[in-house]
Amino acid sequence: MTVIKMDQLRKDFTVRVKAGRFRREKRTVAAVDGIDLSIERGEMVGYIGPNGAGKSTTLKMLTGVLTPSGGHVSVCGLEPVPQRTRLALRLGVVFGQRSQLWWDLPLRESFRLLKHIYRVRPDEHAARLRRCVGLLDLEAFLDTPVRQLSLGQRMRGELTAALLHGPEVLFLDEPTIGLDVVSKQAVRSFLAELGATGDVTLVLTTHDLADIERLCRRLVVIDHGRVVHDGTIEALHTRYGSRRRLVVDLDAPLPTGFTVEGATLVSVEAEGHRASFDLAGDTAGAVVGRLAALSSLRDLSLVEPDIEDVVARLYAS
Ligand SMILES: Nc1ncnc2c1ncn2[C@@H]1O[C@H](COP(=O)(O)OP(=O)(O)OP(=O)(O)O)[C@@H](O)[C@H]1O
Repeated sequence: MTVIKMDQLRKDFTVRVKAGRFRREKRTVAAVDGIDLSIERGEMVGYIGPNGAGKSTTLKMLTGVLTPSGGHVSVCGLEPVPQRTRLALRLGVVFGQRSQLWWDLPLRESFRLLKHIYRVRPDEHAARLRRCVGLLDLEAFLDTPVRQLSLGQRMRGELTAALLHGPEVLFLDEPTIGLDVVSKQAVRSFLAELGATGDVTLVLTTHDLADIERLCRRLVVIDHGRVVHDGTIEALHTRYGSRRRLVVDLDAPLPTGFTVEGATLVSVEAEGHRASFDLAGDTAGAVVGRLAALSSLRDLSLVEPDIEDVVARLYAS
């Protein structure tokens, strides 16, 4: 079932730019420039792009904060701007830079207020809260005023707040920004668990590509307001010919002229005792087999292609 649908969605902003010493000119910026996208129920989609690509503008149109300049958008079968109130009951939103919690109230009180605002059944609210408190380890600071929470603690509170009314779609904008490694892991595991249920559709915007790698099978990359990639991370690697790298440590220097079909020797270090190969397809076994036959292999490591590299190449192209 399609949960999010965008047809030729666009958003233009009119900005005033300097044109000479005293003159200012109006110019139109196409922040979102004709996006077509369908997202199915239960999908976990990474929505990424360089600064200014149009990610936040898209999320704002999906959540009914901004009116599109053209095209069409529907979320849960509703039009976000005119049906914003109805849609709010079915959406959860976490914007890393903004809070939906009450600053002066203990976390527990914020959650209680949200129960009333969204008119959640007490038993459902209690069950969801129990689950979030357990998975996100919130118990120790439920009675702490939000203003006294660390960023990581607050973010875990934000996630809980976004989920207490049982939304069908969760929009996350930079949910791990500024978090330490432990908090990042906690948030990622929590989201992975949530995604695994298949009930919640998740759209995640982030500059931390490890979030995407951990959570999203589908990656949508936008640039200048347009979709430049829609597919898996593996498809992106294939598109850019990313290779796995095999690094071997040898007892004796690598023999001159050592070749294996499909493996490209990229460096030799430590006086020939360490060699690195870029691999096409499943050639690691062949390289390792040849080196083992020479009784030379001491250690090895296989490095998967780096998502940062491939995305940087996409942004630069
Ligand atoms: N209210 C606005 N008025 C004028 N221009 C705007 C406005 N909001 C966004 N823009 C412009 O629209 C383009 C897209 O901005 P947007 O915030 O959607 O990008 P983004 O992909 O979220 O970037 P970032 O990763 O830096 O948060 C940018 O060129 C930005 O300057």
